[in-house]
Amino acid sequence: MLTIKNLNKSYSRRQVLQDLSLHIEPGEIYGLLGANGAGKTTTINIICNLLKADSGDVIINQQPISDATKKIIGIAPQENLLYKTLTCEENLKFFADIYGLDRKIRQEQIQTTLAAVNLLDRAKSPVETLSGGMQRRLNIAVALVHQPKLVILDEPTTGLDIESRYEIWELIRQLSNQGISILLTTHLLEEAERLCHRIGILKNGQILAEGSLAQLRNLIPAAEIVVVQTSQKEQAIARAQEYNFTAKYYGNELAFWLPEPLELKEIIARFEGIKLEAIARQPVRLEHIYLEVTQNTYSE
Ligand SMILES: Nc1ncnc2c1ncn2[C@@H]1O[C@H](COP(=O)(O)OP(=O)(O)OP(=O)(O)O)[C@@H](O)[C@H]1O
Repeated sequence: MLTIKNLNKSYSRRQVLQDLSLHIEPGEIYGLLGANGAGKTTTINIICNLLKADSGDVIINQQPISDATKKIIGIAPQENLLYKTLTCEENLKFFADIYGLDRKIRQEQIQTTLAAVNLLDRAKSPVETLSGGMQRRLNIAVALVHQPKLVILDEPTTGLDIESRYEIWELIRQLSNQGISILLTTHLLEEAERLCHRIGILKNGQILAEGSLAQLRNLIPAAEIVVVQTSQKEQAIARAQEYNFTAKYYGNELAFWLPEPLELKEIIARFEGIKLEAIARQPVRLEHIYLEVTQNTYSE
């Protein structure tokens, strides 16, 4: 559905995208992760033909990007793109007209879209009377009203409570099941973990790692991670080395990568003689992989 090949972009002399390539299949949810300034918005703007790349190709539905391809893309930007005094229906009508939706199908499509985002009963409500979660869903509806094949969701759940997040995650899964491709940016690694079929980790305009969660997990030689609280950190690290555990600091937390899974009692036995205040086992999470790929955490 979307193929990006060797995209380069500079502002003045600063290169913000460097040979960026990625591919998204129909129905695939692709998570583009990266710190502030990594180049996500620049990439999105180029896909939407709002910004020109210096070099490289963007192919959408087998066509190079152009004004025509804009119609098969829907974008829900970080900031809601809504008119607060207009109703849900009026907002969608406004955007349906911008996309040139045929008047004969417009009303039906607006109703279908409102139903998809679970806002049919609020069709006549002004946006300013909706909760934050509802406004966010309407913002996504704006991206869907013209039945795009590729939907770009820029941090769709930032600032929302957990229940609103669940609703949006379910909506995203439904879109994927309908064959719509999703390009999702998020700083919530749990969101990417739960939703994305594949993830690309972007830093300084380059994809440093890409794959499914299972594939990304292979980048870390750890079967599981054990976080310990101890006042005897140096001794714990020295002991861990004897067992081939890799020591890592996540913020102030001392953790060890275990090359093989161990029973809790076996782990405790390895640290015998060292006072452990707490010990917690964790699976390898996207946050561990992300940190490893984007920065060098402390390693013993
Ligand atoms: N119009 C511009 N002129 C100059 N530099 C720009 C311009 N737009 C973006 N940049 C720079 O390009 C880099 C990439 O920015 P971009 O907005 O694509 O990052 P991002 O990954 O979307 O960040 P965020 O998570 O904060 O949205 C940043 O260093 C930014 O300062």
